[in-house]
Amino acid sequence: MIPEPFGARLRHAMDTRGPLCVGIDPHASLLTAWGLNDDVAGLEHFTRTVVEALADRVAVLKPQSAFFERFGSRGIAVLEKAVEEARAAGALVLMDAKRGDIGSTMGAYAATYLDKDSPLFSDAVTVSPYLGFGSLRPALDAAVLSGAGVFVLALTSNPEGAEVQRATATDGRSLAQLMLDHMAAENEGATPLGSVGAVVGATLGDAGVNLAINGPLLAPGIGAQGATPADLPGVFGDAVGNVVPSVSRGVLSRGPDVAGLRAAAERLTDEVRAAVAGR
Ligand SMILES: O=C(O)c1cc(=O)[nH]c(=O)n1[C@@H]1O[C@H](COP(=O)(O)O)[C@@H](O)[C@H]1O
Repeated sequence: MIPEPFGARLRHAMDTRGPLCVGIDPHASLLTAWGLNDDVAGLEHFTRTVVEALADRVAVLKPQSAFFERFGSRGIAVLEKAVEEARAAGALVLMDAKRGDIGSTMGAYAATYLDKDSPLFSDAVTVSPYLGFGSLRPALDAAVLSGAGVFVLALTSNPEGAEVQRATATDGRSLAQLMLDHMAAENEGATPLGSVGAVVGATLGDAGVNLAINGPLLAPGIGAQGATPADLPGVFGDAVGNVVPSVSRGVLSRGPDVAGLRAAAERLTDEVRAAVAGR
């Protein structure tokens, strides 16, 4: 039995819960700001609070693996629990791991995040295509089998990304456009939305690429990196309806109280809806 594709599940979640993705990024500075110690106990308390506050109401929660890996196996144990609890509460979990390796190794990463029986099985995972889009094939295949999604880096929100992503391939396309065109091919014919998404920073101004990939567009950079929901139409144009705006510090800094986290997510969702409707 082929499970419901991620793209369809995401489209439904965006339509019913709003398009917002909230990142779970337990920075040491955020643990301290919440009055927690920078240790596994603090990590666990922080993570459980965010899941409790938001997993039943935002479309996507995006744990940043690095902040859990920082504590070794005990940090990963916290991450495993968070994924399980967030999914049980109805949120889609996008594991932000930005994995990329040669195909045979990529197969192990695919098993880690995209095989149903893995302890870190997630609804989707971020990957880097900069070892060649074809190196992602094991992850793309695993995602189809398990009804999961893959978000591929295209134009990242950091200023340093341009020197690589805006470089031109032999046929004159930017590397970012080359990757976006590969993603569009993967999503060909999918309805209502493909399961291969792109990551395009909301900080970029006019992205200057064709974003019609028939897939979701994860848009980090709102809040701490200086972008706002009002920037979305200018960056994404006609594709703005497929945008999953992603905010981590901008919401997490409103903790540790659950009401503060919920109010921040609600406000951002309202601002995004207004920006998208107003274009
Ligand atoms: O893949 C990502 O989520 C990502 C892509 C990108 O281009 N820029 C970017 O900031 N991110 C992630 O988004 C999170 C930062 O979100 P803020 O705290 O809202 O700035 C971190 O986990 C980053 O790794």
